[in-house]
Formats: sequence, structure tokens, C-alpha cells
Amino acid sequence: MDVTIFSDVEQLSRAAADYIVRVAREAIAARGLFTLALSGGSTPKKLYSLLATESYRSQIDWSKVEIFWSDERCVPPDDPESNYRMANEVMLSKLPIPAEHIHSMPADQADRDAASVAYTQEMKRTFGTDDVPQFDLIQLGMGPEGHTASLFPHQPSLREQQRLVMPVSVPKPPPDRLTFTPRLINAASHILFLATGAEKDEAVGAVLEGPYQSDEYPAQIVHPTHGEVTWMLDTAAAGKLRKQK
Ligand SMILES: O=C(O)[C@H](O)[C@@H](O)[C@H](O)[C@H](O)COP(=O)(O)O
Repeated sequence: MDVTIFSDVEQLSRAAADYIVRVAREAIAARGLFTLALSGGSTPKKLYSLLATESYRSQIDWSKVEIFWSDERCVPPDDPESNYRMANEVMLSKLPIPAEHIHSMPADQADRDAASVAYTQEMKRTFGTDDVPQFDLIQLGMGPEGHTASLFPHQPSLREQQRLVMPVSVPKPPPDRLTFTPRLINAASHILFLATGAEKDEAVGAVLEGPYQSDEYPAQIVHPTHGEVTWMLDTAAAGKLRKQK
């Protein structure tokens, strides 16, 4: 696991964009495809807008990129709370990605179980597998209590062994969501966690230096079988880390 601390969100976002470009170019060179799952929340907004700038846009063959989301709120795609809407506004609408490569979660579908199954099937078709899709990169955030994607403390989703995507109801509004499960996240080749802000310093310290207690701190459940985990923190979120990284 690699942990890097940055003095501000601008520097962190540039490093995250450079990391994504590197992984994308390696994946496209190796397999002609780069599969990326985005998170929601506010932390990645600067990263996403950077990737849409000319200096970054020109470094990736976006026609070979497949975009998914690791979680989505059960709201319409044009709702201010939609993770799809945020990423589309600041990044995707400005990139030459074929529309059919942008796989938003059908989270506003009334039957959320059917929506979870449909999204899983769409993923498997895109990856050309009937096994667990292995994302090249899943970018995740973390909440102040250690949730990631929409995996929250003490919820049954943390113990899900079969499904890859599932409906949940969570304490952070809007409560109804679809989320990747630990089984799918832990199949990824690269995980990039972004966490900023002093309100996350307790959770960052607990997740990175505390005992393993993923029911308390769901971000600890992320330990890919064959993949690498990278954390990018600002100094505020790293405030409680004992060891210098
Ligand atoms: O849909 C969501 O809410 C996100 O996927 C969630 O997991 C987010 O990444 C964290 O809550 C951090 O959010 P911030 O970046 O806004 O702190």
C-alpha cells in the first residue's frame, strides 16, 4: 500500500490525474482497454475537471476507456445529488468518450434489485467475462466515519459474498443507493483512495494504522487480492497519522 500526503487539494488532484494517466496508458497498451470506476462526493471534483483539461485529455485514448461508478444515489441522473451528473458536468461531457462507454448506474429504477443485476450484467458484457470483472482502476473516497463507495459501518453489505452490486440504505443522505460490494472492489488491479479534510483524520488514522475492524471502518475491507492500493491524502486528513509516510 502506498500513502502520499499533499499540502493541498490542487497538488493531490494533479498527482491523482498523473496516476490515472499512467494506469490508463499501461492498460490500453496491454489490452486495448481501460476500465475505470468513479466515486461520488466532492473530493474528486478537482481531479475530474483536471482530466478534462487539454494537458491531460491528450494523454489518454479516451475511445478505449469504459467508465462505471462504484456507487450511485437512487435519484434521477439530472439530480444535483447524482454522482453521474457531477462527473458528466465537470469531466465526461468534455471528453471524446463514446456515449456507449459511459455506464451510469440505473439507480433511479424503481426495482433496485433488478437494477443491480442489470448493472452487473452490463459490466460483465463490457469486460467480456462471466466471472468477477477486474477493474483496472477503482477510484474511491472515504467518509468521516470510514465508509467508502456506499459501504457503511455495521451494514449487511460488508458481509455480502455473492453479489457484485447491491441496493443499500445508508445514513448519509440521500439514503437509497446502489453500491459495488467488497467482492467486486477487491478484484480490481488498482484502487486509488482520495481523502481530504480534517474531518477525516480520525478515520484515516484508524484505517491506515489501527487494528483491522472493517465493520467499524469499511474502507479497511478494501484489500484487493492481486491489486495495489494507493492513498492520496491532504495534510488535514493525515493529521492523526503517527508515522511519516
Ligand atoms: O456517493 C458517495 O457519497 C460517495 O461515493 C462516497 O463514498 C464518497 O466518496 C465519500 O462520502 C466521500 O465524500 P467526499 O469526497 O464528499 O468527502
